[in-house]
Amino acid sequence: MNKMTLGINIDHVAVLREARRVNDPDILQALYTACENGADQITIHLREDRRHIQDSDVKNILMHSKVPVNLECSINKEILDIVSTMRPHRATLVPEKREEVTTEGGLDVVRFEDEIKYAIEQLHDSLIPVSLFVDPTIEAMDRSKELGAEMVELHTGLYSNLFAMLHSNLPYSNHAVTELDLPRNELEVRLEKSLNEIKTAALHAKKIGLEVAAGHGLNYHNVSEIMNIDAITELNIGQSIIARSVFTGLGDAVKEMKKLTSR
Ligand SMILES: CC(=O)[C@@H](O)[C@H](O)COP(=O)(O)O
Ligand SMILES: NCC(=O)COP(=O)(O)O
Repeated sequence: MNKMTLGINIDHVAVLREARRVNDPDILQALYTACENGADQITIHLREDRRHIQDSDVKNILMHSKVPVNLECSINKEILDIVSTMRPHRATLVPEKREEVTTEGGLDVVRFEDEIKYAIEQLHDSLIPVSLFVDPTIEAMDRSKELGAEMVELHTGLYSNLFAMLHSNLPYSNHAVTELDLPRNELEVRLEKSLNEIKTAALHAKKIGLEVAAGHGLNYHNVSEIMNIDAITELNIGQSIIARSVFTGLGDAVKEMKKLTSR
């Protein structure tokens, strides 16, 4: 099996800090703890509305991180200018909607073809390799390659939601995914289909020369099926690790995920 790189997304630490508009919890403490306990990479998302990570966080994290930093950003011109100046180890282009709670769906590589192409060129001019956060479809893999990306990150949000609606108490909570309020046998069929789509897209992406990451909504329960896909060699995981850290501390939460994602 190929080696797996574990990217720890520490945005969610900044969510907590920004909720209170204070300087606590300290994002650099999160960086050091994640690195000391198994992070192979740090992932952060400089959102247009700066709801969690701020420009100064990006600078500080780049300056102090002992592992590569994967900076997620939209294709907005102002953001791309900032990212180009910051020179992260990699930029991952993601779709962004102001009103969304979290990233919904992958980049539309057909509709925004020109904008994405310019964004990739601008980042390449600053010597920044580019990954595209896309839905797991053959078309998205082919278009990403044609547009000049080095890598894709497969959006695992649908897989994660289906898994949670089947195997956790999510359907009984206030945050049940209403469009997935379906009979269990239907959820099972959809979960298998979703996993197969991820497998097929990953294999195809690898075949055409793209590196393949996956992420969004991955947790301690649903990650093992994704680990079985050899073509996927990087995972970016945040929310579930920071959530667990409330009870176990961040160090143990990272260690436990590292154990589940080592190969
Ligand atoms: C693209 C993506 O999946 C991430 O950016 C991640 O989920 C954390 O960011 P948000 O919490 O801002 O969506
Ligand atoms: N790109 C996905 C990511 O960075 C982490 O997503 P999540 O685990 O916070 O849902």
